[in-house]
Amino acid sequence: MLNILIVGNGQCGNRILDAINKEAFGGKGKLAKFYSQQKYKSNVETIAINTAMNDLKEMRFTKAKDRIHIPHLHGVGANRNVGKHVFEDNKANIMRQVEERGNFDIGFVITSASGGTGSSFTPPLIEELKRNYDFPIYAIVVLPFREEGTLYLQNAAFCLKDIRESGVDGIILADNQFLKQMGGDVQSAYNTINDMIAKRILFLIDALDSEMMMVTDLGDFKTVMSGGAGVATIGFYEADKGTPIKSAIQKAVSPSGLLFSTDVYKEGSRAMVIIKGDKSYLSIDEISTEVEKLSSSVGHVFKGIIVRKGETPQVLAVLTLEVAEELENLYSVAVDAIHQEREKKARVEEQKGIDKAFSQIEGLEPGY
Ligand SMILES: Nc1nc2c(ncn2[C@@H]2O[C@H](COP(=O)(O)OP(=O)(O)OP(=O)(O)O)[C@@H](O)[C@H]2O)c(=O)[nH]1
Repeated sequence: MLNILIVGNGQCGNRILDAINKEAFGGKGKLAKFYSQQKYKSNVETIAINTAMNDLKEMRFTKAKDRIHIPHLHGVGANRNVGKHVFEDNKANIMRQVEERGNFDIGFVITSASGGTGSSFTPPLIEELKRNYDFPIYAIVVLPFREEGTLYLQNAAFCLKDIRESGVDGIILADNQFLKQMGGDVQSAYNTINDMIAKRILFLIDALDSEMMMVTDLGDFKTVMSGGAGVATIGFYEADKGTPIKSAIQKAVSPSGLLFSTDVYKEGSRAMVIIKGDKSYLSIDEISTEVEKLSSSVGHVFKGIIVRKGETPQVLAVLTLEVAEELENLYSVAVDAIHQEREKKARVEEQKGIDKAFSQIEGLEPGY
């Protein structure tokens, strides 16, 4: 049995963590957490961290003892410098909460790259965890919608760089902009995206802790994640009875299955493909042919098969990337955003326009 730590930082991290807990409790109603057993086979500890009390209160499936409030106004207002200071001041408390939960075999830290709290807490938290423990830690990072503004874009660029330098064992990307294709208003898009991420993480946890017909384990996952340029994404597809298993594998690594925009055949570096379902759907020949096709362009592909009586087939693909064109695009937009912010600041400094307006009445009194 694996001991797994999942931390959700900031609003986005909290919500995805809550979606994971919802899924783990079988998606039952609000009070399910008090009555039902988690579906995890593993020992999973979840911790939600936030400076905004309201975000923590909003969580419906995460126990109160697992929600840590770090008092600082109502958030850090997308300011990563403030966030870093707040983390530093509260580091001992946060690390104590992790320590109290015991030993772990693997950890995940979930955050948006672009807000204030999650994006500034995550890099030093991972750094601290790596300093104190020797289990691998993976960051699950949500990229912003590109139209969310200059501050979010520059945060995303610096946050990802900081996470990469934190000693993290790998970064799993999910991109709001890419997943926007799911449609709907922002709130329902968030819910859909969060559920997609939750489903993939739970599948992964289940797979790492399962008896498999063909084995992939934590060691293989570590090897996959250490490949490429340190960034990865996850694909998933749930097939119906009539779908041939090879099409299910193809769909899992296609844009409709992935969390981040990439052509895995061009950009992939290593992969792990896990197929779960009733034996009657799992043609080993078909699976092997499709996996070989993938490995001929990706390099090494680990495959795992989990037989689950009566279940329709599901496919999970973890893919590390050698290059990521979409990430390069994000950084070039972010660089523009950084320049725009800098120029704006310089203009304000230079003109002191508003101050000039006020200075005109200096020394004067109102006359009535
Ligand atoms: N996928 C997804 N993205 C979200 C969600 N909530 C917020 N975001 C994204 O997260 C980014 C903003 O970060 P938040 O997580 O809200 O910020 P925070 O870490 O709480 O930081 P502050 O509020 O600035 O203290 C934006 O890019 C949002 O689009 C969510 O529930 N799901």
